[in-house]
Amino acid sequence: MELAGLACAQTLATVYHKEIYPRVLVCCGPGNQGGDGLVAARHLGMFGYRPTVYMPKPGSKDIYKRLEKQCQNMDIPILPPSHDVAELRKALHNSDVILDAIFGFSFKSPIRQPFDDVLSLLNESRLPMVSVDIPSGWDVEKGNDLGVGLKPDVLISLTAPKLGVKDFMGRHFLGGRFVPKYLEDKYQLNLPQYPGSSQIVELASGNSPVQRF
Ligand SMILES: NC(=O)C1=CN([C@@H]2O[C@H](COP(=O)(O)OP(=O)(O)OC[C@H]3O[C@@H](n4cnc5c(N)ncnc54)[C@H](O)[C@@H]3O)[C@@H](O)[C@H]2O)[C@@H](O)CC1
Repeated sequence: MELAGLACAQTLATVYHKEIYPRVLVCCGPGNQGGDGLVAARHLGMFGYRPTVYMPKPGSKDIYKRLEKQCQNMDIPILPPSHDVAELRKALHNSDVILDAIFGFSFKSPIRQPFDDVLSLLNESRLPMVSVDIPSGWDVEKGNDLGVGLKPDVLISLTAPKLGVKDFMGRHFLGGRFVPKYLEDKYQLNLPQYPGSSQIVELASGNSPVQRF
């Protein structure tokens, strides 16, 4: 979770510079991906951004509470959990870019409240958006087949791109530089080389789906 969150923060910082996009709305879901978001918020704060965490339905596991506490220790604002999206509306007016860490590969449609309203508002905001692993509301294998999912500009896949994002046309990065060689070989992941000591590698620069690496 720590390295995944760092990769997410690094991706956002690579594309959206803090001088122009200082206010990041980090939207976190109730699962592990929400945990990645909380970690990313902390690293974005370290990088000099002004993150705000929006977590409409916090996860129940103890680890999320600890990650939340680490954000509070850095004075990162966390909006109160609520099914009412009024807070989100206000927050969007005061944000420059969105980090979507709501749902990852465990999302199964149909989408439940309040997340249906949340995804609609995020799309309507037309703010630049970076999604983690798979855009929220997309099926891990079938993609945005129902059309309810987010439409991000940038995607940071974790470990390896999922089948559902094969036609994603925006800028596409890979993160999760923690897979041992024996696992890469066992599952024939055929991962690309990460440059230097970076946590991320760019797979596609936009307007074309990811090439097989
Ligand atoms: N190798 C791994 O397993 C790693 C996974 N990571 C992250 O973890 C993600 C997967 O985490 P999880 O399996 O915890 O699941 P997710 O974070 O994808 O989401 C699961 C949560 O979403 C809720 N949910 C699912 N469908 C819903 C719907 N239709 N309406 C409303 N709520 C819904 C579930 O009740 C559950 O609380 C990955 O996509 C990735 O971002 C990273 O932390 C790094 C390592």
